Amino acid sequence: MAERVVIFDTTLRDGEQSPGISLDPIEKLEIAEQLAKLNVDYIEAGFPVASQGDFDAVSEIAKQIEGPTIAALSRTHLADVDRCWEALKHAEKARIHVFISTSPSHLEHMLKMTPAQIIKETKAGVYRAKQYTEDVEFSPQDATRTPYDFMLEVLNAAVESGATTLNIPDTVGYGIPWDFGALIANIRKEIPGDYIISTHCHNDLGLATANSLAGVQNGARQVEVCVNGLGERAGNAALEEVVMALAIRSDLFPGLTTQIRTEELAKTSRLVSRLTGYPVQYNKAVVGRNAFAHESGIHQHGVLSDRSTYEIIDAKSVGQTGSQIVLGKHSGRHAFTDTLAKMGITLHGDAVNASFKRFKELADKKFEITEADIEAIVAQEMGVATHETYKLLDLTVSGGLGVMPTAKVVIDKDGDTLVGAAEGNGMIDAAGKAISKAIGVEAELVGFQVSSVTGGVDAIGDVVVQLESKGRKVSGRGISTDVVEASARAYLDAINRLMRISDRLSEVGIAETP
Ligand SMILES: CC(=O)SCCNC(=O)CCNC(=O)[C@H](O)C(C)(C)COP(=O)(O)OP(=O)(O)OC[C@H]1O[C@@H](n2cnc3c(N)ncnc32)[C@H](O)[C@@H]1OP(=O)(O)O
Ligand SMILES: CC(C)C(=O)C(=O)O
Ligand SMILES: [Mg+2]
Repeated sequence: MAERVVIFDTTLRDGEQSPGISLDPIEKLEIAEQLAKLNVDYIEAGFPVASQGDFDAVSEIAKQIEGPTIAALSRTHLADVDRCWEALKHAEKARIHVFISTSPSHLEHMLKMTPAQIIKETKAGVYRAKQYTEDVEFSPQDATRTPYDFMLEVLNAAVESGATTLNIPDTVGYGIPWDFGALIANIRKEIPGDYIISTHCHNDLGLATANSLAGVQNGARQVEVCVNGLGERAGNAALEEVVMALAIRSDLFPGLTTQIRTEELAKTSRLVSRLTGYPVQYNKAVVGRNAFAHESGIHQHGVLSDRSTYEIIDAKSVGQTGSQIVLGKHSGRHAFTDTLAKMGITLHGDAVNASFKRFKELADKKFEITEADIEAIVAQEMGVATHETYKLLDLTVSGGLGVMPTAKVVIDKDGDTLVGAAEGNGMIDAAGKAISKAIGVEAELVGFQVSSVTGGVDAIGDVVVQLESKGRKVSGRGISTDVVEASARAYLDAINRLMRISDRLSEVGIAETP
């Protein structure tokens, strides 16, 4: 039968110690309800002696949450332990978590206690807790900087006084996986008794998850973790990372399992982020918005064929929506045409290449290309690619306060290059006049409308113009992140239409009105 790795969630205690986070009892209760849905084994709900609000939060959670055991933190002071129990006493299952520092630095600079006093405090605090509940956890704070023999002495004292879980905190994130793993294995070997070993790893060197896993590999059967890796300074081991590493690399943890409902991970992460005000970094493992997003063409090609080429976790198994193909400057034709197909657009022949070319040009200027952008590009290219007489090769404009706006355009007509330059009443007007000059068409701008296709500072501008020439009105559309360029494209699009109409009229033998 599989052996359980107990998930002890301390988001509401150590996680809340992150600078700037202060959850009220209602918010803590909401997170605790979600942690119960996630099916954690323990919820460390707070530090009751810290404030009346934290006492109330622990007390409410103890009264209302069913499923997980409710734990709370206490110094070794007997008054702290009593207060801790007062908050926990209504819980279906309750644990008191007693801690005291053991490292020379903490003894000398903070507690100003001798090692003998630490042993005495440990015994007193754990013993007092044991009077209230069978389930007592003890932590020697700053364990990884504590002399080994002294730590064993303190841990022995804790077990003899009734501790059933020995938590080994890497309080300042000093541990390195193989070293921390060896520490856990040695404690297991040296301390007799009926207890389980736990890890509590901080992330000061970015090793909290790795150290927790090394602990499990060496005999720890509880891991203390926080949702989104919250916690003091650089945070604690992230719940979602440890749980998924144990699941995905079960080959390295044979016979071990957690009871976490992983499909609840993303939702839990979002709730914690919303209530704490701490954003989840985009590239956060498992729950980040980019955890299953692919932007580069080679990866997109792979994932579109089979997601296992670039994903080790099924996004749905952690409550994320699925693999995402994000179009951008690194994307290739596979992803581009796949996106078009999903949008119900089928392009043939030159239109594919022309659209892809425009897409790449845009992607060079824009961070991310959305479906709305694609729609705009394709709408233009479907017309232009098949019927374009004149193509815009280059556009230069200048203007400013007190400066006459000018524009110069270079246009291709069936391999010939046409150039035109003009002044205008604004840069858009100058660009239109330069196009008219280059082509030799007399057309008056009678309508102009600009709108934004997409949002953000790099939004695409969608320009529609109406031109009148020889009594005929035609409209044209242009799209670009630059509104002057979009206007020039719209102007040229309208002129191309004029040409098509005129060609069609002469094809059918109808003379144009002068
Ligand atoms: C690594 C960790 O995460 S440990 C948990 C850290 N979390 C917190 O500190 C959050 C909640 N804390 C608080 O609200 C406050 O610090 C309180 C209520 C606990 C104590 O407040 P104060 O009485 O004003 O003391 P203060 O915080 O300034 O100093 C800590 C005191 O606790 C003592 N102390 C610290 N740890 C322990 C311990 N495990 N057992 C016994 N005493 C301890 C210190 O020696 C110091 O005592 P002193 O006041 O006699 O000098
Ligand atoms: C209270 C203890 C377990 C702690 O948070 C730490 O040492 O980091
Ligand atoms: Mg901690």
